[in-house]
Amino acid sequence: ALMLAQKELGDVVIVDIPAQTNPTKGKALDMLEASPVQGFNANITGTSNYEDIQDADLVLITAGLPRKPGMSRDDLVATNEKIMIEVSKNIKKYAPNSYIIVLSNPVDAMTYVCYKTTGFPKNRVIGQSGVLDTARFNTFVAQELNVSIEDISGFVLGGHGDDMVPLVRYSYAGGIPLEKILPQERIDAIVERTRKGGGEIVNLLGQGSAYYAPAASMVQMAEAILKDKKRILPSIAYLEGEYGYHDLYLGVPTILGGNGIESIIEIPLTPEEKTALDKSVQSVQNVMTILTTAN
Ligand SMILES: NC(=O)c1ccc[n+]([C@@H]2O[C@H](COP(=O)([O-])OP(=O)(O)OC[C@H]3O[C@@H](n4cnc5c(N)ncnc54)[C@H](O)[C@@H]3O)[C@@H](O)[C@H]2O)c1
Ligand SMILES: O=C(O)C[C@H](O)C(=O)O
Repeated sequence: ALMLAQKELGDVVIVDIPAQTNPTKGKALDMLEASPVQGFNANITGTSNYEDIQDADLVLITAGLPRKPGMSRDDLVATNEKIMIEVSKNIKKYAPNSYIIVLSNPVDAMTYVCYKTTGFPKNRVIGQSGVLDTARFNTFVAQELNVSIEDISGFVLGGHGDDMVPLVRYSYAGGIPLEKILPQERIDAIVERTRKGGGEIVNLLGQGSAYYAPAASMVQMAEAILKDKKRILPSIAYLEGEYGYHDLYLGVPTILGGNGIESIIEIPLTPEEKTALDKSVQSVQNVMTILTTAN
């Protein structure tokens, strides 16, 4: 919420459950009181009343339990599906023309639940994983090479789980293919660390999961939509045949603009890359079988 306001992307309403009303109002007021110091013009309010999101342009869904050390994101599915259904129904009621970005885990499945519950068109229901996963990959590459993060451009495809597919062949440092400037075993280590990047933070924090990089990722996607930037960013998108998959939400490269997901970019994959993507899809589909929404 603070990052959205700092960028003046709009007025922000933070909604939480009634038990959290006062802390939510308190956090919102605290953030707002940073505005005179930092000089941003945006209102921030906290509420537990969904009427306050009336006709919002964009809704970011972060409601739901985070995992604890030792858990997988998929362990959250039953609890978070119920929360996602409740939240989605309220968005449908109060902000029927909004665009939605889902963060709650397991995010591929939760984006599907939101899509089915709202009945919104697929371009307006989007999930976040790839911006964050790519940011982690880029961070590790920049550290390894001891170069500026600005010159690293990675590429992560697939579900937001330990089987995600960092595509090294499409990753560059200063325009140079990564495979030309890093030994294979260092690349493999970075790929593995990226896949487990969420768990690394969960273990370090001991309680809750990552906040800052996920928030920055949501804000980048929000900005692309609100400013109609037509950015090429990875999004969790509804697939109807793209990459050979049907009726599934999955992380793929997209063009994000004023119309949400304006298109999905299909890139050629080697047989090995396709096998890795199939494995990631299988993990997402395993979680989908638990959903009441999908069955
Ligand atoms: N997709 C990603 O890349 C990514 C990254 C970070 C976190 N996450 C996921 O986002 C979710 C939130 O993480 P967090 O760290 O902010 O957790 P958190 O526990 O700090 O916040 C979750 C909030 O959801 C609220 N909530 C619970 N039930 C609700 C309901 N029925 N309606 C509205 N709000 C409700 C809680 O009161 C709480 O304030 C988790 O599922 C986490 O795994 C995903
Ligand atoms: O790992 C988690 O549980 C939270 C989130 O999905 C992340 O990648 O940081």
